[in-house]
Amino acid sequence: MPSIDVCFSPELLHLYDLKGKAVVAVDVLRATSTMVTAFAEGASHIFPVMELEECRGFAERGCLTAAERNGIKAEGFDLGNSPFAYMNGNVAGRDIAITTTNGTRAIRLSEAAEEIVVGAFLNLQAVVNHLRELNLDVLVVCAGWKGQFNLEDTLFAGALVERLNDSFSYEHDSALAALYLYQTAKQDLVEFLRQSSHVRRLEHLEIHKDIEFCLRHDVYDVLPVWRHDRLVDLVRVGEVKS
Ligand SMILES: O=C(O)[C@H](CS(=O)(=O)O)OP(=O)(O)O
Ligand SMILES: [Mg+2]
Repeated sequence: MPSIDVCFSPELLHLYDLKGKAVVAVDVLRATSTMVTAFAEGASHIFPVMELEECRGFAERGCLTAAERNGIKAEGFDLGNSPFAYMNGNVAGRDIAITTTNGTRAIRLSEAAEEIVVGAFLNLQAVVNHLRELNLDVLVVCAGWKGQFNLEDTLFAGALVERLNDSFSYEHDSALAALYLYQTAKQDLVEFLRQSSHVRRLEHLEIHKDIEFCLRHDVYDVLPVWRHDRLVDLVRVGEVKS
C-alpha cells in the first residue's frame, strides 16, 4: 500500500527524499487555487517562478505576467494572486508566468519528485483520482507562510488524507494530525479560519470573497502537473478522462 505524508513547510523539504514520490503542492490561499482557476478558465500553460525579475522576463515570450508579494499585486505585472482576476476571458488561450510569496516556491522546491501535482480544494477530487491512478507514495507539500506552518494548507492535506484513507497508509503523524484538524474544521472552514494568520494578516485587503471561493470543494475538473519547465492541465491535454 502506498503511503501519504505531509510536509508542513517547504523549509522542511530537506527531511524528505522526493525521489519516486508524487508531490501535491498546495497553497490554498491563494496561489494554487488561482492556478487551478486559471486552467479552468482556459490558460494554456503556467510557469511558476520564484523571483520577480525572472517572472518579468516572460513578457518577452508573450506570456501574461502575474506577481504577488505579501498579498498585493506587484507593480508592473498584468495580474496578481486573486482567482477572480483570472476569470471573464482574461487568461483564455494564454501562457502565464507567476510568482507569489509562498506557493510558487513550494512547487519549484519539489522538482526532485517523480510527479508534482498542483492541489487546491477547488480541484480536490481530480487530485484524488490522479493519485489513486499513480499509486506512488505521496507527499503533500504545504506552502505555509514564509517557512512557517499554516492552517489552510494543512486543512487541504487533511481533506486529501480523508479521501484516500482506504488505500494509503500514514508514514508519520503529520498525515494523522492533518486529518484530525480537517475533521474538526470541515463543517465550516471559513469560520474555522477566522483567526488564522492569513485572514488576520490580509484583512485590510478585503479579500474575504477570495477566501470563501478558495475553500469551496470540487469546483473544477482540472489537474495541473509539472512537465519539464511548466504546469500543464492533464485533463485538457487528454491524459486524464474528465
Ligand atoms: O496572495 C496570497 O494570498 C498570499 C499572501 S501572503 O504571503 O500569505 O501574505 O500569498 P501566497 O503565495 O498565495 O501564499
Ligand atoms: Mg498561502
